Amino acid sequence: MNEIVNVNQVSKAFQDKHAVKEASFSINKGEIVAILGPNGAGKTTTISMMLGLLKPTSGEVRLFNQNPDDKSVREKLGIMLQEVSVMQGLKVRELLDLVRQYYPKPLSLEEVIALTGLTESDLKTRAEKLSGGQKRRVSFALALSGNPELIILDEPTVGMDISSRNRFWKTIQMLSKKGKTIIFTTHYLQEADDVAERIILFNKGSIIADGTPIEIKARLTKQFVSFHTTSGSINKLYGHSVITAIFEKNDRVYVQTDDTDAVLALLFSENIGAHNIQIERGKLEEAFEQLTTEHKEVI
Ligand SMILES: Nc1ncnc2c1ncn2[C@@H]1O[C@H](COP(=O)(O)OP(=O)(O)OP(=O)(O)O)[C@@H](O)[C@H]1O
Repeated sequence: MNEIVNVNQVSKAFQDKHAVKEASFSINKGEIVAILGPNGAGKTTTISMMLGLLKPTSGEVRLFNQNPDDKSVREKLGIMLQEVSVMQGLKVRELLDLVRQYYPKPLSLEEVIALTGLTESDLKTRAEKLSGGQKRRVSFALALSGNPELIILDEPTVGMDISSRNRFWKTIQMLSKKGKTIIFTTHYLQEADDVAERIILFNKGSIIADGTPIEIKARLTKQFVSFHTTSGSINKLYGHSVITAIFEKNDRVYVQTDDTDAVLALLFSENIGAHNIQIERGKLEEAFEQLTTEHKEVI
């Protein structure tokens, strides 16, 4: 079965406030999907409904074509939520052993350690005594303990230092290559841009964009092909409909376009003598700002 998540016309209202409005998407096996949006956009509410922690006011969520509460779904699910609560009094190793017992085919402790970078000294420490960043690592270890097919992470890297963060994302990419499906939220847009194959962007409870980071950036930010030229024959570029502007800056020629492939083809077919060619796209931040503040364009 390829479809792991199906969110169909899901809404959630708290009293008269709509936190999520008719959200629909499906996610296939092996995808890495970032759910993004400003504070209060509805990300955590959507994830809580996906996990069966909140009931939708209307619409339906299916995981592995089952109800999210189903025991067979729980066994395939690894979750890391924003608030890390660890059981008081247990050492990390005891906590991991306890959680691994709940699952039919858990990872070995060695595998969990290798994936998360927990140290021998972490394992001997009482979980409540760990720092915020270490707690998140334990929380990640707990999420992976049952060898889940679907991993859902709500702001997983908050409080992690740079090396923990890098290690975390390497593990995520490796798990995805093994066919695990990963869904995460983050406010660090660069992480989403670097790691996610797909971004679902929420604003005010609605999905306002759903696509690859490149697609989202390409539609909302300016793209340029820039190059050096010694031949001075850039006149040949004027009048092509694929080019929206041409200007020079710091000895480079900048060609603005919606289709960088077509401009590259033109550079060669028109024999411009371009070298040192670069393609420049806007940042995800730019697209995010445009979508969430102006909310003009819906992809
Ligand atoms: N239990 C609740 N009762 C009432 N309103 C709620 C409840 N949970 C969330 N909301 C409201 O629903 C909206 C969406 O909240 P949600 O936590 O899903 O946003 P978010 O995108 O996860 O935000 P953040 O980035 O700040 O975590 C917010 O306006 C929030 O105040």
